Amino acid sequence: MPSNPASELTPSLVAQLQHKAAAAAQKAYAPYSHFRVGAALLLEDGTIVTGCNVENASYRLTTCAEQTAITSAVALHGPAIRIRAIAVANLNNAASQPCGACRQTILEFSTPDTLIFFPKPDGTFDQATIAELLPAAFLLNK
Ligand SMILES: O=c1ccn([C@H]2C[C@H](O)[C@@H](CO)O2)c(=O)[nH]1
Ligand SMILES: [Zn+2]
Repeated sequence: MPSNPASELTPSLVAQLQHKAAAAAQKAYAPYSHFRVGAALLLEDGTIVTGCNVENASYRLTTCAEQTAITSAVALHGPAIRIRAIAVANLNNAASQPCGACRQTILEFSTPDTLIFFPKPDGTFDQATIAELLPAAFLLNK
């Protein structure tokens, strides 16, 4: 059952997404960087799916929070998911815009106006569309 229609990205829904992203960050596995990140995806049907970063002793095998959230969303809801909005949070009082790899992964399941909310160093949040974060992106015709 959808919790909220896709068209209503209200301030309270954005706040709920940010809260869930911060809660997800509590689950992060980050013994190497100690940088704990959470992401909450709002899908077009109103469903919210979260993820956290999962590090590895072989550092480059680390998975970002945004990517674990998207992997979970596909596993739970199937390949047709579309992301309406994403909130990113960290428990380190730092800025955390999605990295380049995450931007490409987000794009795969986005519409041009998918909105991403991410923390700035001053504790406030910035927002940008995926098209703004990843201009001239790599695409294949499907
Ligand atoms: O977009 C990003 C960038 C980094 N991290 C994580 C990966 C790593 O565990 C830690 C430090 O880079 O932050 C994310 O979760 N998302
Ligand atoms: Zn990333």
